[in-house]
Amino acid sequence: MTTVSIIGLGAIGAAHAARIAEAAPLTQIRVIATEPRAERLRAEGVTVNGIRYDFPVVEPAEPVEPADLIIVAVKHHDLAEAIGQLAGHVGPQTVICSLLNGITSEEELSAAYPQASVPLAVSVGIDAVRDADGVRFTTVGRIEFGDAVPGEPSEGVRRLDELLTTFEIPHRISSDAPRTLWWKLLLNVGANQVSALLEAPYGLFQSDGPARDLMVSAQREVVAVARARGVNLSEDDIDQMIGIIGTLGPSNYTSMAQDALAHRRTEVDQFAGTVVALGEQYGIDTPVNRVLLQAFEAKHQLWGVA
Ligand SMILES: NC(=O)C1=CN([C@@H]2O[C@H](COP(=O)(O)OP(=O)(O)OC[C@H]3O[C@@H](n4cnc5c(N)ncnc54)[C@H](OP(=O)(O)O)[C@@H]3O)[C@@H](O)[C@H]2O)C=CC1
Ligand SMILES: CC(C)(CO)C(=O)C(=O)O
Repeated sequence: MTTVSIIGLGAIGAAHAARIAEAAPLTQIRVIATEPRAERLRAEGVTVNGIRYDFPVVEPAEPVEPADLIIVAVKHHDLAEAIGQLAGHVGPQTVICSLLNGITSEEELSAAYPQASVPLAVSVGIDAVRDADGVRFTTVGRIEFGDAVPGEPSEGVRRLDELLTTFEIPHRISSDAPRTLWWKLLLNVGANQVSALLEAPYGLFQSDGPARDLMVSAQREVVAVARARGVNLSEDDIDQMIGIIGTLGPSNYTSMAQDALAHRRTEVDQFAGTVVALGEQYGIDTPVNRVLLQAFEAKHQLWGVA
Protein backbone atom coordinates (compact mmCIF):
# COMPACT_ATOMS: atom_id res chain seq x y z
CA MET A 1 0.00 0.00 0.00
CA THR A 2 1.32 3.45 -0.89
CA THR A 3 1.76 5.77 2.08
CA VAL A 4 1.60 9.55 1.88
CA SER A 5 2.35 11.80 4.85
CA ILE A 6 1.24 15.40 4.73
CA ILE A 7 2.37 18.21 6.96
CA GLY A 8 0.27 21.36 6.56
CA LEU A 9 -3.41 20.61 5.90
CA GLY A 10 -4.24 24.17 4.83
CA ALA A 11 -5.35 25.45 1.43
CA ILE A 12 -2.87 23.63 -0.76
CA GLY A 13 -2.19 20.61 1.49
CA ALA A 14 -5.88 19.79 1.88
CA ALA A 15 -6.56 20.30 -1.84
CA HIS A 16 -3.89 17.71 -2.72
CA ALA A 17 -4.89 15.33 0.08
CA ALA A 18 -8.48 15.33 -1.18
CA ARG A 19 -7.29 14.73 -4.72
CA ILE A 20 -5.25 11.69 -3.60
CA ALA A 21 -8.14 10.31 -1.54
CA GLU A 22 -10.48 10.56 -4.53
CA ALA A 23 -8.09 9.21 -7.17
CA ALA A 24 -6.41 6.44 -5.14
CA PRO A 25 -8.67 5.56 -2.19
CA LEU A 26 -6.40 2.71 -1.03
CA THR A 27 -3.56 5.11 -0.33
CA GLN A 28 -2.71 5.39 3.35
CA ILE A 29 -2.74 9.13 4.06
CA ARG A 30 -1.31 10.38 7.35
CA VAL A 31 -1.49 13.97 8.50
CA ILE A 32 1.35 14.96 10.81
CA ALA A 33 0.33 17.36 13.57
CA THR A 34 0.89 18.14 17.23
CA GLU A 35 -1.68 19.22 19.83
CA PRO A 36 -3.88 21.26 19.79
CA ARG A 37 -3.92 21.18 15.96
CA ALA A 38 -4.07 17.35 15.97
CA GLU A 39 -7.16 17.27 18.20
CA ARG A 40 -8.89 19.89 16.05
CA LEU A 41 -8.18 17.93 12.87
CA ARG A 42 -9.48 14.70 14.47
CA ALA A 43 -12.63 16.39 15.71
CA GLU A 44 -13.43 18.53 12.67
CA GLY A 45 -11.70 16.77 9.78
CA VAL A 46 -11.16 19.04 6.79
CA THR A 47 -13.76 20.13 4.26
CA VAL A 48 -12.62 20.46 0.67
CA ASN A 49 -15.02 21.77 -1.97
CA GLY A 50 -17.91 20.92 0.37
CA ILE A 51 -16.82 17.32 1.13
CA ARG A 52 -15.58 16.41 4.60
CA TYR A 53 -12.45 14.22 4.86
CA ASP A 54 -11.27 12.59 8.08
CA PHE A 55 -7.63 11.75 7.44
CA PRO A 56 -5.75 9.84 10.16
CA VAL A 57 -3.71 12.28 12.23
CA VAL A 58 -0.39 11.15 13.71
CA GLU A 59 1.80 12.97 16.18
CA PRO A 60 5.51 13.30 15.35
CA ALA A 61 6.63 10.86 18.08
CA GLU A 62 4.23 8.06 16.99
CA PRO A 63 6.16 5.19 15.36
CA VAL A 64 5.24 4.79 11.67
CA GLU A 65 6.64 3.12 8.58
CA PRO A 66 8.55 5.61 6.38
CA ALA A 67 6.32 7.24 3.77
CA ASP A 68 6.64 6.79 0.02
CA LEU A 69 5.78 10.46 -0.37
CA ILE A 70 5.79 13.37 2.06
CA ILE A 71 3.95 16.50 0.98
CA VAL A 72 5.12 19.61 2.79
CA ALA A 73 2.56 22.43 2.63
CA VAL A 74 3.16 24.78 5.56
CA LYS A 75 4.00 28.46 5.26
CA HIS A 76 7.73 29.16 5.15
CA HIS A 77 7.87 30.61 8.69
CA ASP A 78 6.58 27.22 9.97
CA LEU A 79 9.00 25.14 7.90
CA ALA A 80 11.80 24.79 10.46
CA GLU A 81 9.35 23.40 13.02
CA ALA A 82 7.70 21.13 10.42
CA ILE A 83 11.07 19.74 9.33
CA GLY A 84 11.73 18.58 12.89
CA GLN A 85 8.28 16.98 13.09
CA LEU A 86 8.42 14.81 10.00
CA ALA A 87 11.61 12.91 10.92
CA GLY A 88 9.83 9.62 11.73
CA HIS A 89 8.26 9.53 8.24
CA VAL A 90 11.52 9.77 6.28
CA GLY A 91 13.35 6.72 4.94
CA PRO A 92 15.83 6.16 2.10
CA GLN A 93 13.02 5.51 -0.41
CA THR A 94 10.99 8.56 0.62
CA VAL A 95 10.36 11.38 -1.84
CA ILE A 96 9.69 14.75 -0.19
CA CYS A 97 7.62 17.13 -2.30
CA SER A 98 7.63 20.69 -1.01
CA LEU A 99 4.77 22.80 -2.36
CA LEU A 100 6.02 25.92 -0.58
CA ASN A 101 6.61 29.07 -2.54
CA GLY A 102 10.03 30.69 -2.38
CA ILE A 103 13.34 29.28 -3.56
CA THR A 104 14.82 27.76 -0.39
CA SER A 105 12.52 25.08 1.08
CA GLU A 106 14.02 22.14 -0.84
CA GLU A 107 17.55 23.13 0.23
CA GLU A 108 16.39 23.24 3.84
CA LEU A 109 14.63 19.86 3.57
CA SER A 110 17.51 18.10 1.84
CA ALA A 111 20.00 19.47 4.35
CA ALA A 112 17.88 17.91 7.13
CA TYR A 113 17.16 14.63 5.28
CA PRO A 114 20.03 13.79 2.92
CA GLN A 115 18.83 10.14 2.82
CA ALA A 116 15.57 11.15 1.04
CA SER A 117 14.92 12.52 -2.46
CA VAL A 118 13.84 16.16 -2.49
CA PRO A 119 13.16 17.28 -6.08
CA LEU A 120 12.74 21.03 -6.64
CA ALA A 121 8.97 21.48 -6.97
CA VAL A 122 6.37 24.20 -7.44
CA SER A 123 2.61 24.18 -7.51
CA VAL A 124 1.41 26.23 -10.45
CA GLY A 125 -2.04 27.48 -11.33
CA ILE A 126 -3.92 26.28 -8.21
CA ASP A 127 -6.30 28.81 -6.64
CA ALA A 128 -6.98 27.17 -3.28
CA VAL A 129 -8.62 29.27 -0.58
CA ARG A 130 -9.00 28.37 3.09
CA ASP A 131 -11.63 30.01 5.29
CA ALA A 132 -13.98 29.10 8.14
CA ASP A 133 -15.94 26.76 5.80
CA GLY A 134 -12.84 24.79 4.81
CA VAL A 135 -10.85 24.74 1.61
CA ARG A 136 -12.13 25.30 -1.90
CA PHE A 137 -10.49 25.53 -5.28
CA THR A 138 -11.63 25.74 -8.87
CA THR A 139 -8.42 24.27 -10.32
CA VAL A 140 -5.72 22.13 -8.70
CA GLY A 141 -3.21 23.39 -11.29
CA ARG A 142 -0.12 21.23 -11.71
CA ILE A 143 3.11 20.37 -9.92
CA GLU A 144 6.30 21.05 -11.86
CA PHE A 145 9.44 19.45 -10.52
CA GLY A 146 12.92 18.28 -11.40
CA ASP A 147 16.46 17.87 -10.16
CA ALA A 148 18.62 20.66 -8.73
CA VAL A 149 21.20 19.78 -11.38
CA PRO A 150 19.49 19.52 -14.79
CA GLY A 151 20.15 16.26 -16.69
CA GLU A 152 18.61 12.80 -16.89
CA PRO A 153 15.78 12.56 -14.31
CA SER A 154 17.01 11.06 -11.04
CA GLU A 155 15.38 8.06 -9.36
CA GLY A 156 13.53 10.45 -6.99
CA VAL A 157 12.11 12.49 -9.85
CA ARG A 158 10.95 9.32 -11.62
CA ARG A 159 9.28 8.05 -8.44
CA LEU A 160 7.48 11.36 -7.94
CA ASP A 161 6.31 11.21 -11.56
CA GLU A 162 4.84 7.71 -10.95
CA LEU A 163 3.19 8.70 -7.67
CA LEU A 164 1.57 11.83 -9.10
CA THR A 165 0.35 9.82 -12.10
CA THR A 166 -1.29 7.34 -9.72
CA PHE A 167 -2.88 10.20 -7.80
CA GLU A 168 -4.10 11.87 -11.01
CA ILE A 169 -2.40 15.09 -9.98
CA PRO A 170 -1.44 17.03 -13.13
CA HIS A 171 2.33 17.40 -13.27
CA ARG A 172 5.30 18.03 -15.51
CA ILE A 173 8.99 17.23 -15.18
CA SER A 174 10.99 20.41 -15.65
CA SER A 175 14.22 20.19 -17.64
CA ASP A 176 15.51 23.25 -15.68
CA ALA A 177 13.98 23.05 -12.21
CA PRO A 178 16.13 25.84 -10.66
CA ARG A 179 14.71 28.19 -13.30
CA THR A 180 11.22 26.87 -12.59
CA LEU A 181 11.58 27.87 -8.91
CA TRP A 182 12.64 31.36 -9.99
CA TRP A 183 9.78 31.53 -12.49
CA LYS A 184 7.35 30.78 -9.65
CA LEU A 185 9.08 33.41 -7.49
CA LEU A 186 8.43 35.88 -10.30
CA LEU A 187 4.73 35.06 -10.14
CA ASN A 188 4.54 35.33 -6.35
CA VAL A 189 6.56 38.54 -6.03
CA GLY A 190 4.02 40.21 -8.30
CA ALA A 191 0.68 38.49 -7.70
CA ASN A 192 0.96 37.50 -4.03
CA GLN A 193 2.46 40.72 -2.73
CA VAL A 194 0.31 43.18 -4.66
CA SER A 195 -2.91 41.22 -4.09
CA ALA A 196 -2.06 41.11 -0.37
CA LEU A 197 -1.29 44.83 -0.27
CA LEU A 198 -4.59 45.64 -1.98
CA GLU A 199 -6.48 42.75 -0.29
CA ALA A 200 -7.77 42.02 -3.79
CA PRO A 201 -8.83 38.79 -5.56
CA TYR A 202 -7.40 37.54 -8.87
CA GLY A 203 -10.17 39.39 -10.75
CA LEU A 204 -8.46 42.77 -10.20
CA PHE A 205 -5.38 41.54 -12.08
CA GLN A 206 -7.28 39.99 -14.97
CA SER A 207 -7.52 43.26 -16.95
CA ASP A 208 -5.23 46.23 -17.55
CA GLY A 209 -5.02 48.81 -14.79
CA PRO A 210 -2.91 50.13 -11.92
CA ALA A 211 -2.98 46.85 -9.93
CA ARG A 212 -1.53 44.92 -12.84
CA ASP A 213 1.01 47.71 -13.50
CA LEU A 214 2.25 47.54 -9.89
CA MET A 215 2.49 43.75 -10.14
CA VAL A 216 4.60 44.03 -13.29
CA SER A 217 6.87 46.68 -11.71
CA ALA A 218 7.64 44.33 -8.82
CA GLN A 219 8.23 41.48 -11.27
CA ARG A 220 10.69 43.46 -13.42
CA GLU A 221 12.98 43.64 -10.38
CA VAL A 222 12.91 39.84 -10.11
CA VAL A 223 13.89 39.54 -13.76
CA ALA A 224 16.85 41.90 -13.18
CA VAL A 225 18.07 40.05 -10.09
CA ALA A 226 17.54 36.64 -11.68
CA ARG A 227 19.57 37.59 -14.73
CA ALA A 228 22.41 38.86 -12.53
CA ARG A 229 22.37 35.43 -10.91
CA GLY A 230 22.49 33.66 -14.26
CA VAL A 231 18.81 32.64 -14.32
CA ASN A 232 17.29 33.32 -17.70
CA LEU A 233 13.98 35.08 -16.96
CA SER A 234 12.60 37.73 -19.28
CA GLU A 235 9.67 40.02 -20.00
CA ASP A 236 8.06 37.07 -21.87
CA ASP A 237 7.77 35.23 -18.56
CA ILE A 238 5.83 38.17 -17.12
CA ASP A 239 3.44 38.02 -20.09
CA GLN A 240 3.01 34.28 -19.49
CA MET A 241 2.12 34.93 -15.81
CA ILE A 242 -0.58 37.37 -16.83
CA GLY A 243 -2.07 34.54 -18.91
CA ILE A 244 -1.98 32.15 -15.92
CA ILE A 245 -3.64 34.66 -13.60
CA GLY A 246 -6.39 34.98 -16.19
CA THR A 247 -7.26 31.28 -15.68
CA LEU A 248 -7.79 31.54 -11.89
CA GLY A 249 -11.16 32.02 -10.15
CA PRO A 250 -11.73 35.83 -10.24
CA SER A 251 -13.07 35.92 -6.69
CA ASN A 252 -10.33 33.66 -5.22
CA TYR A 253 -7.28 35.09 -3.45
CA THR A 254 -3.55 34.35 -3.49
CA SER A 255 -2.21 32.65 -0.36
CA MET A 256 -0.60 35.92 0.77
CA ALA A 257 -3.81 37.93 0.26
CA GLN A 258 -5.58 35.32 2.43
CA ASP A 259 -2.96 35.91 5.12
CA ALA A 260 -3.36 39.70 4.85
CA LEU A 261 -7.15 39.48 5.10
CA ALA A 262 -6.82 37.31 8.23
CA HIS A 263 -4.00 39.49 9.66
CA ARG A 264 -1.66 36.47 9.72
CA ARG A 265 2.07 36.67 9.18
CA THR A 266 2.83 36.73 5.45
CA GLU A 267 5.67 35.17 3.44
CA VAL A 268 7.06 38.60 2.47
CA ASP A 269 10.55 37.53 3.63
CA GLN A 270 10.52 34.83 0.94
CA PHE A 271 9.36 37.24 -1.77
CA ALA A 272 10.43 40.91 -1.41
CA GLY A 273 12.96 39.84 1.23
CA THR A 274 14.74 37.61 -1.29
CA VAL A 275 14.64 40.21 -4.09
CA VAL A 276 15.97 43.02 -1.87
CA ALA A 277 18.75 40.89 -0.39
CA LEU A 278 19.92 39.63 -3.80
CA GLY A 279 19.57 43.13 -5.28
CA GLU A 280 22.01 44.36 -2.61
CA GLN A 281 24.36 41.48 -3.40
CA TYR A 282 24.40 42.25 -7.15
CA GLY A 283 24.19 46.06 -6.91
CA ILE A 284 20.70 46.25 -8.44
CA ASP A 285 18.09 48.75 -7.23
CA THR A 286 14.83 47.12 -6.12
CA PRO A 287 12.73 50.09 -4.93
CA VAL A 288 9.32 48.47 -5.43
CA ASN A 289 10.20 45.38 -3.42
CA ARG A 290 11.91 47.50 -0.78
CA VAL A 291 8.63 49.38 -0.23
CA LEU A 292 6.65 46.12 -0.24
CA LEU A 293 9.01 44.64 2.35
CA GLN A 294 8.68 47.67 4.61
CA ALA A 295 4.91 47.82 4.14
CA PHE A 296 4.45 44.20 5.22
CA GLU A 297 6.91 44.48 8.08
CA ALA A 298 4.79 47.42 9.29
CA LYS A 299 1.58 45.41 8.80
CA HIS A 300 3.09 42.50 10.79
CA GLN A 301 3.86 44.94 13.59
CA LEU A 302 0.34 46.37 13.44
CA TRP A 303 -1.20 42.89 13.53
CA GLY A 304 1.07 41.75 16.38
CA VAL A 305 2.65 38.95 14.31
CA ALA A 306 6.16 40.41 13.85
N1 LIG B 1 -2.85 28.67 -1.50
C1 LIG B 1 -2.34 28.53 -2.71
O1 LIG B 1 -3.09 28.62 -3.72
C2 LIG B 1 -0.88 28.23 -2.91
C3 LIG B 1 0.03 28.22 -1.87
N2 LIG B 1 1.34 27.92 -2.12
C4 LIG B 1 2.34 27.88 -1.06
O2 LIG B 1 2.08 26.72 -0.27
C5 LIG B 1 2.45 26.96 1.09
C6 LIG B 1 1.22 26.71 1.97
O3 LIG B 1 0.25 27.68 1.59
P1 LIG B 1 -1.30 27.56 1.99
O4 LIG B 1 -1.75 26.16 1.84
O5 LIG B 1 -1.99 28.61 1.25
O6 LIG B 1 -1.18 27.93 3.52
P2 LIG B 1 -2.27 27.76 4.71
O7 LIG B 1 -1.95 28.82 5.69
O8 LIG B 1 -3.65 27.68 4.14
O9 LIG B 1 -1.94 26.33 5.28
C7 LIG B 1 -0.80 26.04 6.04
C8 LIG B 1 -1.21 24.95 7.00
O10 LIG B 1 -0.05 24.49 7.68
C9 LIG B 1 -0.46 24.17 8.99
N3 LIG B 1 0.74 24.07 9.82
C10 LIG B 1 1.60 25.05 10.16
N4 LIG B 1 2.62 24.54 10.90
C11 LIG B 1 2.37 23.23 11.01
C12 LIG B 1 3.03 22.16 11.67
N5 LIG B 1 4.18 22.35 12.34
N6 LIG B 1 2.50 20.93 11.62
C13 LIG B 1 1.35 20.70 10.95
N7 LIG B 1 0.66 21.66 10.31
C14 LIG B 1 1.16 22.92 10.34
C15 LIG B 1 -1.43 25.28 9.37
O11 LIG B 1 -2.24 24.86 10.43
P3 LIG B 1 -3.05 25.92 11.37
O12 LIG B 1 -4.09 26.50 10.49
O13 LIG B 1 -3.56 25.04 12.44
O14 LIG B 1 -2.04 26.91 11.83
C16 LIG B 1 -2.20 25.42 8.07
O15 LIG B 1 -3.31 24.54 8.04
C17 LIG B 1 2.97 28.39 1.14
O16 LIG B 1 4.36 28.42 0.99
C18 LIG B 1 2.29 29.05 -0.07
O17 LIG B 1 3.04 30.16 -0.53
C19 LIG B 1 1.78 27.54 -3.35
C20 LIG B 1 0.90 27.53 -4.42
C21 LIG B 1 -0.47 27.95 -4.30
C1 LIG C 1 0.31 31.28 -8.04
C2 LIG C 1 -0.51 31.54 -6.82
C3 LIG C 1 -0.86 32.98 -6.82
C4 LIG C 1 -1.75 30.66 -6.96
O1 LIG C 1 -1.42 29.39 -7.40
C5 LIG C 1 0.24 31.14 -5.60
O2 LIG C 1 1.28 30.56 -5.69
C6 LIG C 1 -0.25 31.47 -4.24
O3 LIG C 1 -1.44 31.83 -4.06
O4 LIG C 1 0.57 31.36 -3.32
